[in-house]
Amino acid sequence: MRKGYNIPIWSTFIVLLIVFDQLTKFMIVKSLEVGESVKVISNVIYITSHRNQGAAWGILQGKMWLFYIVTVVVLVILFMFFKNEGYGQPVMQLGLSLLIAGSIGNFIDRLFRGEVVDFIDTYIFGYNFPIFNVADAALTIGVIVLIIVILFEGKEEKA
Ligand SMILES: CCC[C@@H]1OC(=O)[C@@H](C)C[C@H](C)CCCCC(=O)CCC[C@@H](CC)/C=C/C=C(\COC)CC[C@@H](O)[C@@H](O)C[C@H](O)CNC1=O
Repeated sequence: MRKGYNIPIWSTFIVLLIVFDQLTKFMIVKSLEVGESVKVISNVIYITSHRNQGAAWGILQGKMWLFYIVTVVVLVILFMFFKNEGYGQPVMQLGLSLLIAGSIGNFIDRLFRGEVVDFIDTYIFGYNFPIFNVADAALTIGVIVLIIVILFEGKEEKA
């Protein structure tokens, strides 16, 4: 298990994560009007049907071609990184797989809907964090995992 790329494991993980992301978005589109909100935990988490034609925090609204290009470039970089740096590094493979799945999840929305479906509406310490989706969560967790791997690797080299 330690050695190699575990391609079957990570391919399955990525496909399942994308399916889960698309399934949740499909359910939101089918069951809630845009703007409609359902309380999960009062003042903490709501399911609010939202659409975003931009990137995080709604930046660059409508710039779909830019997002297509950036996403393809990001995916090429991620696959190259997986091949060149991922060998025998399961935690790095996890981080990269999360980023790949998240990127593809939002890419599918942008391609077929012209916008991204968001629904996870949270209040963190009273601040209404931008409404996001499963793909965004995967991207954010993937970034955190890679930062930890890079920091940890840096420590190992110094030791
Ligand atoms: C998560 C990256 C955003 C995601 O990038 C993607 O698709 C990638 C694959 C392609 C983009 C075209 C390019 C990324 C630009 C980088 C960026 O934007 C900096 C982000 C930092 C990040 C820390 C890692 C913050 C996090 C924020 C949010 C996520 O909270 C969990 C709020 C999400 C809500 O604004 C929601 O409306 C967003 C909507 O779903 C569309 N999503 C995207 O554009």
